[in-house]
Amino acid sequence: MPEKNVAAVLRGVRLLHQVCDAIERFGEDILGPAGQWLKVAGRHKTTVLSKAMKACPTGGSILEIGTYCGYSALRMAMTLPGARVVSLEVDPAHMVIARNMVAYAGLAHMIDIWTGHSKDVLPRLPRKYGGRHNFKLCGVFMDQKGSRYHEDLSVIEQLGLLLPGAVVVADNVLKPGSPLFLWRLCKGQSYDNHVVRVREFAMPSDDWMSVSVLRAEAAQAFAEASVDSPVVEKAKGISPVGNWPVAPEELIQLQWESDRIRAQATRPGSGSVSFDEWAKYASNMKEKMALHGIVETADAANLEEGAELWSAT
Ligand SMILES: C[S@@+](CC[C@H](N)C(=O)[O-])C[C@H]1O[C@@H](n2cnc3c(N)ncnc32)[C@H](O)[C@@H]1O
Repeated sequence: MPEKNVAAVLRGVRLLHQVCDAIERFGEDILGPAGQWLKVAGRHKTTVLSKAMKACPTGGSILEIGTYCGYSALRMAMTLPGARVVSLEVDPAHMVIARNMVAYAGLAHMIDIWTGHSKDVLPRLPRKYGGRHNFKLCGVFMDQKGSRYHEDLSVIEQLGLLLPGAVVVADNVLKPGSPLFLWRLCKGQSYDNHVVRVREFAMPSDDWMSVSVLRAEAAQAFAEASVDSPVVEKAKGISPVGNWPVAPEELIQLQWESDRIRAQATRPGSGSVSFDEWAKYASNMKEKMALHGIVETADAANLEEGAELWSAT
């Protein structure tokens, strides 16, 4: 490669890192001290996300639900440079910011950002890539509203998009939380699951990220039962492609509480949930989920020392 091209590539890589660093510093140095939270999967969460994405099987795309400003889409594209990142964002203002951020960072050729609600866009997505037989996913990052995770995952499963060994990562499953999604994963038979304790980005509170690896026999069952028009899971605990015990009433109540605090935190004016309240909320969620056998299985703090995600206990 001619020297001037090498220099251009290096400038591009530096710019990409600078964009991600600038977003993290804005969250930590500007918003954090003002008691506000930048809801990106930064620092320790990036470590978990990158480790998980490196375990994805080869040959598929990565699907993200919840683009926001494009930060995690950039991080995933940096981790798996050969994979296309397809990201969905319901808020058109966020979508415009993310597309500009991605273009500025020089990765518009690797990251597609679609706008719309996941329940509307997901079933139509395969058609944009040549049909569901041509659109296979090696990884999924769920970072929309936690109480939607189980329904969106069910749609992805019914479309038969997941490759065997596909890695499904979900953020914020402790705070605000996603109790029914965790119940579905932990009590079903389709995935090997890891619940990773992780420091929230730019906030003195714990959170959990879940990392689930699709078992080969489940991938085959999903592919054989796949349909073009998925149905919404009718009853909790019954899906067209799998089953698990009906969720206990207390977890349904917790899911309701997670929606309530999320709505409170995202109300215009913000700052309505203090960092202290978030920390208390997280520890209460942890206690209640433990009563139903949902507990952390790994600690992201150990990942910093080079441990494998699966053994970071
Ligand atoms: C936590 S932020 C995502 C942060 C981003 N993944 C990152 O780490 O840089 C959540 C985003 O999901 C979007 N969102 C929420 N529900 C959604 C849905 N059902 N479909 C698509 N986007 C959704 C919100 O508008 C918001 O921008």
